[in-house]
Amino acid sequence: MINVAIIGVTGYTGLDSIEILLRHPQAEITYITSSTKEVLPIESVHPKLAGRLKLDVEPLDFDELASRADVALCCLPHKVSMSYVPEILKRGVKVVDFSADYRLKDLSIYEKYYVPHTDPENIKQAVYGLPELYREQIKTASLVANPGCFPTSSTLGLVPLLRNGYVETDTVIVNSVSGATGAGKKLADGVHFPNLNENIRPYGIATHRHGPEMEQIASEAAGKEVSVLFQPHIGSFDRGILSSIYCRPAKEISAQELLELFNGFYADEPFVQVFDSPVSVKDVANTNQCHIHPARVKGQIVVFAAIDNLVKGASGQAVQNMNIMSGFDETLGLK
Ligand SMILES: NC(=O)C1=CN([C@@H]2O[C@H](COP(=O)(O)OP(=O)(O)OC[C@H]3O[C@@H](n4cnc5c(N)ncnc54)[C@H](OP(=O)(O)O)[C@@H]3O)[C@@H](O)[C@H]2O)C=CC1
Ligand SMILES: CC(=O)N[C@@H](CCC(=O)OP(=O)(O)O)C(=O)O
Repeated sequence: MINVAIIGVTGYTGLDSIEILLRHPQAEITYITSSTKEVLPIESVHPKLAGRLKLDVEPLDFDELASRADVALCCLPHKVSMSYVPEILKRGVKVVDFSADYRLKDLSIYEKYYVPHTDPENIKQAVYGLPELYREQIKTASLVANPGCFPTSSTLGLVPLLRNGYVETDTVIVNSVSGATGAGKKLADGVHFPNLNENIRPYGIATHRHGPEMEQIASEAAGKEVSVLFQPHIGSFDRGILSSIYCRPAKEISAQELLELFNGFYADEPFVQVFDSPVSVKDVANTNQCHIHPARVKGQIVVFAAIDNLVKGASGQAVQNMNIMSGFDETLGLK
């Protein structure tokens, strides 16, 4: 049995983390906090939890956290997390961090897309939390950097191809659509109901910070530099990401062989399913699954990957990582 703290519990990923942990047979939520300066009953923040979780949201006290928790799920925004994580690690508590603060190994890339980093030392020990690729390293990690939601879907769709040299690495195109919860609970311009309802629009054109994150993982998988052209869109639905990935083949592979490649690669993975038919966000909503459909189209390779941005893209993947770090069956709480 482990005790778990959730920091940033008043947001979307905080709520989904609670939902998952309430079903977890080996984990108990013992400490929940946000930027609050006063004690808040959890049902005043998330009415959905009334009668289901007997715990108040408390002002953060690092010593109190360390006295009550073995692992912290840190659901804080980018740029904020790096001032909390070192304080938690220092007190011997393991961390799964949801932000981008420990994902990028190249500090200059982090600082180009975010801000100057205040905790570069801990980047060195952080393990990128995509279990399908880094399971062995996650087992012994004290700090896991949970991947971005767009990079989770696109990387799972690309890696079987990159590992086996099937695609040209000079330009891989990732075209993704996300639901509105991807933007967090703060009201951003394009997420205002009349702007988004029955609408879809591209954003972050040529500037989105997930492009370099995808390039880091794709390049590690390929063993050489991979250039990713990433274009996100936001659409009129609550949760889910669909990524369509376009690649030029580097060697011949039939549609049947492509399917066999993906089926073989993910045969033992509990959270990746391969389909010979289109995948969709509704089929993965509220699950930790990634559904993938690889296809040959006009001589090119096109891979479609669907996840729930809040589950496999955030809280579910974090619990999967927490399970691996704790020596548990990694599916606990997630099936
Ligand atoms: N939403 C998604 O689909 C995904 C999100 N992520 C990442 O997960 C993290 C959380 O995202 P999400 O839940 O959507 O975000 P939300 O905006 O919904 O919630 C943010 C949380 O952080 C707390 N917080 C904000 N600023 C501070 C601060 N200065 N000090 C202490 N607490 C603070 C908020 O508390 P308060 O209510 O007190 O302000 C709230 O609990 C982010 O890093 C995000 O990038 C990753 C993958 C997918
Ligand atoms: C729809 C939407 O706005 N999505 C967010 C990405 C989700 C997220 O929280 O970013 P990380 O995965 O890096 O943590 C965005 O594009 O900024």
